[in-house]
Amino acid sequence: MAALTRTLLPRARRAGPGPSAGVREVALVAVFAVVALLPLIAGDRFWTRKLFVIAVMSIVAVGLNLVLGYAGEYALGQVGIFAAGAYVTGVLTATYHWNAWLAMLAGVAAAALTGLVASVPGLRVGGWYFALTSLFIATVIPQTVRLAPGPTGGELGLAGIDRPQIAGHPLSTPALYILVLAVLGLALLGLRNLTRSTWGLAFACLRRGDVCLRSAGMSPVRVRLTIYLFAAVLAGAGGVVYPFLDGFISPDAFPLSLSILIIGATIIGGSDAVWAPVVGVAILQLVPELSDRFDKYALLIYGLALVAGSLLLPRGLVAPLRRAASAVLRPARSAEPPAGSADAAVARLARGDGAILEVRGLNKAFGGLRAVSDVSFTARPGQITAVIGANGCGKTTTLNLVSGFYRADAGHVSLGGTAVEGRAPHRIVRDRLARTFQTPMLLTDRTALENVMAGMLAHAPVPAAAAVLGLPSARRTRERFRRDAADLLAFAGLGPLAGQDADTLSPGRQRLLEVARALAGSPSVLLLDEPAAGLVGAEVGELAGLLRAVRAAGVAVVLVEHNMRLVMDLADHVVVLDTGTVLATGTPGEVRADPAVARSYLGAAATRPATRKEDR
Ligand SMILES: Nc1ncnc2c1ncn2[C@@H]1O[C@H](COP(=O)(O)OP(=O)(O)OP(=O)(O)O)[C@@H](O)[C@H]1O
Repeated sequence: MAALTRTLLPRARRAGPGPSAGVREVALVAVFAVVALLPLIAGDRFWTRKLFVIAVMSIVAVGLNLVLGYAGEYALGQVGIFAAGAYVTGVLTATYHWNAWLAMLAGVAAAALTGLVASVPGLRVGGWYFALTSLFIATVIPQTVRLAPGPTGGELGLAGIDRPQIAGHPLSTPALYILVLAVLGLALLGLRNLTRSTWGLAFACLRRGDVCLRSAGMSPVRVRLTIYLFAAVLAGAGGVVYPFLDGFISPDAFPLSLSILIIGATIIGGSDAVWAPVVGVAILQLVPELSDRFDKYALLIYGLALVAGSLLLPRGLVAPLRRAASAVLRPARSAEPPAGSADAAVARLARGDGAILEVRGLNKAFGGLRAVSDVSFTARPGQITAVIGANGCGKTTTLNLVSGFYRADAGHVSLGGTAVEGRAPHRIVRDRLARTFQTPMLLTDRTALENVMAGMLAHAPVPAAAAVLGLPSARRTRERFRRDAADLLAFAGLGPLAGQDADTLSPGRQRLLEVARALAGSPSVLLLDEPAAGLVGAEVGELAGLLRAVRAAGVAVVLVEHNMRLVMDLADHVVVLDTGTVLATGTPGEVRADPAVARSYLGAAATRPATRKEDR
């Protein structure tokens, strides 16, 4: 029983197990179950059919919630995939007389395939371009059935879809309804496990953008294909049971208004919980009961609901409902982040392979502009190599070339003697080269602890299937991430802020957090792009302390920075760039004394004691 409870019961959204949160989830499941079973208990045929349809549409919508709500991907073709599952099952059962259970399996497989084909544009284009191409899938399946009837029955529809049997008896409508409820329950449980596993962090990174995901060491293609596949399987699972309700399907069952309903339900429910779209579907399915003439105005009403929902409730209906519930009831208890040990973090960093970063003859032009020209330098373990120069001299471009975000026109980059130029950025992260960005690449609505955990994704891949099933290996990985992240936060001086959302931290703390996130994969080489930008007073000192500790742990640090006091204070070696070329290299003292450097960049400021004004 305890094991079953552990599997079925939740944790607070971002925390470990909390009894109070667990009790709440059981209460929620109980409410859903009672409402869902009421028509069966009352023997009401109308409401059993109505809730059957709501449950089927909910299965489709919770899949869309994964791609749209959790990962921010506009894969809107769910209804097309749903139709593919329904038609394959219907045709195999009615036209080719397959066993209905086998036909259902084939229907899910066909839906998964349709989903993967439909997702191809999403691997190349994003945003609204993908929204339009994927919405096309929703219309193309029913339209194809109309134009090429063949075994599908065409415009007139396909009848005689016999229900699956158990012990020679076809499933009754109540039994079919219970089957759909079971599928919905399993879908919600699987998605809950998936989004609470380390995959949930990958989805949050994807939502933030490809650069964020890549710098966490994850392949955007892999993450996208995973979510598209899950969403398609769910759309298919809804589709394969749907034709058995009436034993009949026609293209009219999959109108554009159904796509709008599913998208609207997902937006109205919100992505605050995996079950949120069920609420959205229930609302949009029950509204028509208010009027006989609803069908005439369905598209208009769903469209208005969609616009109103996104304007008035940008996070959906469930988020404020949960807040209200927390205000009335006692807020759900969430587990405290584990106490971290800075020493443990240092020990892990010090176990690095001590690889040397060698950059040789890098070149990069943008059209006629030579941004980087023949740049070479070496960054050694346990040293800070500063790259300085005036605005626009090619510092960030150099970091982008080294970390794989830009492809060099010429030149070589090697890590510990292995050439890495030409590799994708997420692969270079796995080669233990991490970086930060001028604008921190944080998951703003996630805690500091979760942000650091996201930096570990590259080095402990959990199979998505293990995450969905909530296998102990997936849970153990997440727990290890939590402990290691807590250690790194303690190392960065952010331990007490572990449970705070990243966007509530001061800019200085956000910079420290970004360094901690970059260290999460225990890199040999750490590239920092203006980590002191926007920091004031003591914050610069805290950053300097952290960078000294990182150096002492044996990491090779490349520091792009305008704060000359910080650079001269910290750097072991300085590379000065001027209009894309290396102007000078040497120790801080040597470059400071170089007249060419003084003329081109440091100017008089570098030859006098630093003033407060330099601490920009
Ligand atoms: N993707 C791009 N497309 C076109 N031009 C670019 C691109 N990235 C950088 N550049 C140009 O390359 C030059 C070098 O830019 P880069 O950002 O590397 O300079 P920087 O030294 O990092 O400047 P800053 O100190 O202001 O960050 C600039 O002229 C910039 O406009």
